[in-house]
Amino acid sequence: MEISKNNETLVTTKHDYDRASELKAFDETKDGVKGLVDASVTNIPRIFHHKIDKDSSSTSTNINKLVVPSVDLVDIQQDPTRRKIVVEKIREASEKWGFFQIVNHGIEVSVLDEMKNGVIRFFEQDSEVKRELYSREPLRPLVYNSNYDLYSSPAASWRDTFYCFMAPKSPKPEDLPSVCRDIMLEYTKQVMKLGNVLFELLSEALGLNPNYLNEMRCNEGIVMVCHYYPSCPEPEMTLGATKHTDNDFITVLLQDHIGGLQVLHENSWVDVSPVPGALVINIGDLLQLITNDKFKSVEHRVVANHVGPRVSVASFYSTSFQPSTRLYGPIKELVSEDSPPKYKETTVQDYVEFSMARGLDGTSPLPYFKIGNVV
Ligand SMILES: O=C(O)CCC(=O)C(=O)O
Ligand SMILES: [Fe+2]
Repeated sequence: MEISKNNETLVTTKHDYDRASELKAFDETKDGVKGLVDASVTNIPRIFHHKIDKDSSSTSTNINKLVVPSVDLVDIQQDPTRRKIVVEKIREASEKWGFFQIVNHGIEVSVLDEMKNGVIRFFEQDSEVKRELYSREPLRPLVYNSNYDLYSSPAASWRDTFYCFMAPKSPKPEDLPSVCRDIMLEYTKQVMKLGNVLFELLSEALGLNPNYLNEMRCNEGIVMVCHYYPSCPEPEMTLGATKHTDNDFITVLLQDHIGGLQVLHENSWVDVSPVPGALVINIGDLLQLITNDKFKSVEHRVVANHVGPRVSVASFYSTSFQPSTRLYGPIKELVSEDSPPKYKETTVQDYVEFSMARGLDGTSPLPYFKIGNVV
């Protein structure tokens, strides 16, 4: 039996098998989901069985063929008229979708390709080498495992992950995986440059001085989270990632051509379809908090696939692992008598630790930070 916290109510999930032992046995292989696929399983173990919400599990519910907004960043530094158009598009997307894709963002396709290849090299290297790195200690410079919330989530997801803290403190090169070290450093450099531009545009979209969010140091920290979603023999029984919101300021996501990422929009799941050369940007909980709900951190998930592996690289703008006493609350320019602050101030670390302790149970921790709520 397992107890998971879902909003204010405790939901009890009963299993007619010894789930704890099966989770432990899977974890102890240190081979992740990829290990199961390498062993040619044809039925997925029951620890991966999800109760999938049938009403919203399929994109076929998206009958209007809604498309996640796409923003072309070409010429925004030279052409003020174009910049204005782009800022307006970003404002609308951040308010209504919490997601948008960007093209002409300045990172070359060869760098994006090499980053994805680097992730594939990591996961497809010798399992002995990977086993050495497998751990559940969240503050190691490199953490590799399957399902960070394996023991607390209602069902395991069909993916393996590694992550590294790339900024503000540069990692020691020897702490990064040798098979993708160089590209991780190069890609981070470029994502950080892009991050400065994005936070300028987001500041402008909020009607603030372009430097506002960068001066608040939203751009300072990056956790690079690299996911590997192996091909799944029974994709309809599980998910690649359960419904969640991101606990950061923004996420810059590089996905490959396979697809599977979906965003919840007006009660239906909408595919974030892969666009060659594009990056997906999504608003995280902390940006929703400091914008006093003007920008939305929206739930998303990844469906499992049978044509993978699929890889993605999520660069989380967060300083969660560099303890700082800096407090983040609703931006004073965005609150007024008519629109009073909705959230308490929090450090990034407190927010993220609270969120991680809850796991990906599908509900956002943001309501717990509302004024009047006791955390
Ligand atoms: O792999 C993806 O497309 C999404 C990953 C994601 O949502 C996350 O890392 O928070
Ligand atoms: Fe996410």
